[in-house]
Amino acid sequence: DTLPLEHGAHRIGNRTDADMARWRSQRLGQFIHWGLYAIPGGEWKGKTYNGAAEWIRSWKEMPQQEYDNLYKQFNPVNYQPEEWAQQANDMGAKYMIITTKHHDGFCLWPSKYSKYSVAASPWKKDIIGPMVDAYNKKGIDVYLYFSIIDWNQPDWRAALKTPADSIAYQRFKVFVKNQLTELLQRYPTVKGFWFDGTWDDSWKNDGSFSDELEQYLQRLHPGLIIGSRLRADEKGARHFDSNGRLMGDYEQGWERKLPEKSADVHGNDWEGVMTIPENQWGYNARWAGHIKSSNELIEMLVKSASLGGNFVINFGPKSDGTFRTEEVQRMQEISRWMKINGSAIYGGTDAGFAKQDWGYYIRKSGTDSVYMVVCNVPVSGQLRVKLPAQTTLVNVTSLEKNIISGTPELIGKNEYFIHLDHKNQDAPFVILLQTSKDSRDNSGFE
Ligand SMILES: C[C@@H]1N[C@@H](c2cn(-c3ccccc3)nn2)[C@H](O)[C@@H]1O
Repeated sequence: DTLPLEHGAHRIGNRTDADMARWRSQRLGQFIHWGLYAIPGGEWKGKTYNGAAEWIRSWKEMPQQEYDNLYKQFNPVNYQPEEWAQQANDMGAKYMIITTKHHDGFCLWPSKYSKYSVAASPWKKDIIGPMVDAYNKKGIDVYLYFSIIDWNQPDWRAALKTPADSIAYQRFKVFVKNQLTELLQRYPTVKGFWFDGTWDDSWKNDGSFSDELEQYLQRLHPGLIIGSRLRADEKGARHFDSNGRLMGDYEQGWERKLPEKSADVHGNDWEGVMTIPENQWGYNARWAGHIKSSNELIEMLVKSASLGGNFVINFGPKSDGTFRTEEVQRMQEISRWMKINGSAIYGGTDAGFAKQDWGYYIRKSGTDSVYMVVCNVPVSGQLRVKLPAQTTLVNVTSLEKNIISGTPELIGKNEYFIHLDHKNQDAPFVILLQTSKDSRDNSGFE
């Protein structure tokens, strides 16, 4: 039996409206973390910060006043939002998430409610507006990342310990609501918010405010898409309310990690966000540790689509507004792959087929078309395909030439081998299965 919750999930099951269907079909997104943290880029006075570059303000070697004064140096002379949008469009991203304000509180738009913005910097101009326009012009939807944590706001509190804290935090919540209203008024074409920094007690213990805020934003901008990270219920539960029901429009907890299997996502819409290095969102001059290859990122994108979720790759532009070589390389390599194989990704979802070692199945939503994305070619050269009962294999083709040899071999009840051409592949490749549901339990290939 369920607890009577006033500020828990207000909807059971996924949204069925057109805005959510659009988000669900897009599958590949671009995250951009850009702000003052790109100026130090993970280093300060000859010392290297080992944490995430956008957290350098919290490093003991970084005098906070010196970090806060970095706004006096924000002047991205090479910022070309049209070029950013072009390369994102080439990569095949259908939506983009931009940090309007990260935890440091620096606003990339000239906010009426905070002096700590681009308006006070040498750049002076709005960064967000031209970016939204450039991306929308390429047909790419824009979502606004907004951090509730705001280290620059004197009224922000991680926890409310005294009555004075509560009075200050009350003012802070008004400030948050004002800034979000301002962002929607300035950028009415945005499709949603991507909230972050909602794990502190001050926020977690105020479920009613987060609930009212979400409903306020939805009234202001019907159709807005907001993930599960904004809300807490009245018992402090986050993402899933105290009855285990997902709050918000999709599960937003998959940060630098992905679900393994269908059971991990419970049929909910979800999104995974991923850094190319191990844990750097903002620009870091020295990328240490493992840097994901394009094939690794492609496999994560494919895995996400096969599990009915979106995959967002993060980029951290430099303080001058350009992208580092490794990031440009990955956008170009992913672009080449998506131009050939994007049809397997866009509109893709969980096929409901038994997982095989060679890779992932992706169903074109609402159809009998099931894509096989092969990431691990078996030494046998035979791809095992086990169809669900009452499913017939009607046709098998590959998206590129010379992948399959001969016709599929029936090896058992609803089970086939698809034989591969012994051509060595250097990237995942795609085979399209046309299936049909039928009462007879036999196959199209005798
Ligand atoms: C999307 C990513 N979320 C921000 C983040 C993550 N975390 C964090 C905090 C505690 C544990 C694990 C992760 N803190 N801030 C990162 O700075 C980036 O913006």
